[in-house]
Amino acid sequence: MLTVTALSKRYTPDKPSLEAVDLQADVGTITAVIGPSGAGKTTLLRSLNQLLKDDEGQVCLDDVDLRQLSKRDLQKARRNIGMIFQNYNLIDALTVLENVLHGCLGAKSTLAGMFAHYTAEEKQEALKLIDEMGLSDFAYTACKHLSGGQKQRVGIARALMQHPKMMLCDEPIASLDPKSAQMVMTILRRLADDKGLIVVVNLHQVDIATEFADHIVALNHGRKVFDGVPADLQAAQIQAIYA
Ligand SMILES: Nc1ncnc2c1ncn2[C@@H]1O[C@H](COP(=O)(O)OP(=O)(O)OP(=O)(O)O)[C@@H](O)[C@H]1O
Repeated sequence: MLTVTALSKRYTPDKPSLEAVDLQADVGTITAVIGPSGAGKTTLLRSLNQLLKDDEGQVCLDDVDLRQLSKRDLQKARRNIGMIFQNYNLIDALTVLENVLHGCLGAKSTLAGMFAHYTAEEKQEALKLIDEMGLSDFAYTACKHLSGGQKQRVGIARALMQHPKMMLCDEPIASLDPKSAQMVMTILRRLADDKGLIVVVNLHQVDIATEFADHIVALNHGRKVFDGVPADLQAAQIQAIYA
């Protein structure tokens, strides 16, 4: 379980970008974070992975407060957290298989990582994940030849190579056409349902959030202004969130 308590972040002293945000996310669920541009969605996601410093509050994954860990222990704990991004963060010149294998670099020694030495088991696992993402025909294709939706599925497979407990997805469908967006969200739903992952996803599309999420958190000016199930999010509240 993910438990966030009183999480706050200021990039500049006079303006909070997150203010005392609480949230809980269970295993096997999708939490969608919505809100207008500048509301603090990316700041929240990056704080969950402790990529931002100088924040306040608690971020507990299975009762371990990530904010209290030493640098070394945080590095280890981060292996439990996969991330996917709006711009995919792939190496375009490398093949799908090579990009997916990069997902296990965090667990390797610096030397093995430098020489990109992967075991037969790791290659087999990467190929299985590529197959699960419907990309077997592209395993040896350079990522630069893929569509946005295909690239995002490579990003998901790469994150799964870490065997994460939680996936943080920062606007993963913002650059995709509606069909690819549905496909990516369906995959995230499957990861929650079948693999029991905690999925936290920043979204601009309220309709997609209500279709796929178990739980919606809305932010505005860094404050939580809604926290509940999709059925409780009424039109008037949506208007207020985006006002
Ligand atoms: N590195 C930074 N330095 C200073 N201020 C920042 C920085 N990053 C974000 N902010 C500010 O923090 C607030 C929240 O930004 P954030 O990117 O988290 O919002 P968001 O909801 O993800 O927006 P969007 O939907 O446009 O991506 C904004 O006012 C933004 O200007």
